[in-house]
Amino acid sequence: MVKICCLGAGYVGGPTMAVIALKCPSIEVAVVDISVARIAAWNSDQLPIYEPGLEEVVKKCRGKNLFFSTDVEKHVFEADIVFVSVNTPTKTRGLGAGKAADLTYWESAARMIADVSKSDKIVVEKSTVPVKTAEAIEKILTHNSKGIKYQILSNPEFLAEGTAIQDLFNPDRVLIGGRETPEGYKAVQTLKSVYAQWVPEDRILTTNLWSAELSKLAANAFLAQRISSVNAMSALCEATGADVTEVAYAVGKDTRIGQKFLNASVGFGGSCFQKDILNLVYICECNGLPEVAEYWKQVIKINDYQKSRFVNRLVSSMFNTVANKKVAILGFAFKKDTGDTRETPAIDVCQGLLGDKAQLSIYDPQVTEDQIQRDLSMNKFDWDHPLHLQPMSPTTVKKVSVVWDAYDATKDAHAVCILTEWDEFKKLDFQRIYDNMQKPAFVFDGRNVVDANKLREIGFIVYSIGKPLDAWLKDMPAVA
Ligand SMILES: NC(=O)C1=CN([C@@H]2O[C@H](COP(=O)(O)OP(=O)(O)OC[C@H]3O[C@@H](n4cnc5c(N)ncnc54)[C@H](O)[C@@H]3O)[C@@H](O)[C@H]2O)C=CC1
Ligand SMILES: O=C(O)[C@H]1O[C@H](OP(=O)(O)OP(=O)(O)OC[C@H]2O[C@@H](n3ccc(=O)[nH]c3=O)[C@H](O)[C@@H]2O)[C@H](O)[C@@H](O)[C@@H]1O
Repeated sequence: MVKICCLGAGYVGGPTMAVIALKCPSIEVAVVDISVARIAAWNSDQLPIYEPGLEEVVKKCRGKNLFFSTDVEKHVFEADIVFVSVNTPTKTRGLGAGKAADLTYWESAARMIADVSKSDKIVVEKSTVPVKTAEAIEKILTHNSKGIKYQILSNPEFLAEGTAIQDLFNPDRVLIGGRETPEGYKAVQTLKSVYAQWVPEDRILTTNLWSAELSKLAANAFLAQRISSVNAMSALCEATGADVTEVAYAVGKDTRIGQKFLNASVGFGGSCFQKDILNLVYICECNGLPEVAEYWKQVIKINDYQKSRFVNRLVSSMFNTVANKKVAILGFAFKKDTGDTRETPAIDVCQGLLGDKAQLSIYDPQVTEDQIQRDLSMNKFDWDHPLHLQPMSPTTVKKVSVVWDAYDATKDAHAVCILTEWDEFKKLDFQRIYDNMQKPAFVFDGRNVVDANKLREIGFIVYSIGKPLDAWLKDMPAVA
């Protein structure tokens, strides 16, 4: 029986390995992690991450050919294929701080693999890493090899949170990069045969190592660039009376451009877009390509602009101050159908409003109070380290309450901010909300999920990203 071990039981390692176990009953899959709490959760009824369809898959395989364990060394020792899906956060100190990927977790994983291995292994990069990381890993492994042969493959993951299971069941493509040597080709074929058990062969792409590593950074950069493009247009729409939804639809009807990923928003979030673009920028700078670096930097700058533009719009339309006003925040996760808050635009918006002394009441169906308090008190980039290595006792942010109901959050509020596009927000009884709010009552829709005209009929003053402005908002400056 082929044995797979995956280092890192996170948003990628957990779902990816669960699907491999489900689709390949003849393979034994062990997912291991240094976080005892995370592994305990994977072995319980309360999985550590919320992802539609995940629980069903885990329940079908757990204890049969899918195991979650903290016995990292035992499972690496036994494995034929070792996936590495550990954190690759942005460096916060030293050379490349604020841009370069921090490969501490990766390097320690590689050294541990070299220490415990007694048989040949295929080591698969599942984490998103800088181009040429495979070469560094190869060096660590071969310098400590004790005669054991390793083949390094790059197999970046393209799943999106909230749709991870569906993306894994039916991926647009699986990408495998390897060394262009007979041993390299053989390793690529071995991994290909795993995916081929459910993915059509024409969707399994094989390339050299550096193309695979760079394609992952490039794909995320292109996706984020689309959002920054439409968000940049949203500012111009507000200034001119155009409607960004209509513009995006008309633009996307061109089959060369396509309709997907053109929703204007308060800004993109998530653990990867910003981190991976910063990493790409750093690689460009290191390779003497400052113009290319500058080009990609703009994607992040527009994203930051969009978030501060939103806060400014809110504050300026509420008589230029939100001091001691209650603002209800509906949605804190970085997108719907996940409880993940890493790099969520809600953090920047909340911090902006707190900076203006607002009183926040936050509701998200999947995010706990503890998580929100941590997020609002953590330093930039600290969130992307393993849970048990993050600051343990965050100072509770005063002026923030976290509630378990949208109606509770909005009661007596001056304004409602929608920051995540949860489906349930579309079905709220806005008449009831309006009746219980201070007047004038404002709605700032950062995801364009509510029917603005209906809300206006109720009496709300409504701001929707990139849509023609209410007379109330027209004269208010919204510059960043
Ligand atoms: N979250 C996402 O949707 C996607 C993430 N990625 C990439 O995948 C990688 C992992 O991301 P996530 O799963 O989101 O992170 P995560 O933080 O959810 O999971 C990483 C896990 O690795 C564990 N870990 C760290 N060092 C370890 C070691 N030496 N041995 C064993 N376990 C160790 C941590 O405790 C943590 O549980 C990152 O490089 C990320 O850029 C790629 C595609 C999608
Ligand atoms: O490398 C990764 O981590 C992953 O990053 C993204 O996946 P994810 O961040 O989970 O979610 P997305 O659906 O891409 O959304 C990212 C952010 O962009 C925002 N977004 C998305 C689409 C859109 O049209 N407008 C928009 O503002 C979302 O609300 C969210 O905040 C990519 O879509 C995945 O392919 C990739 O594997």
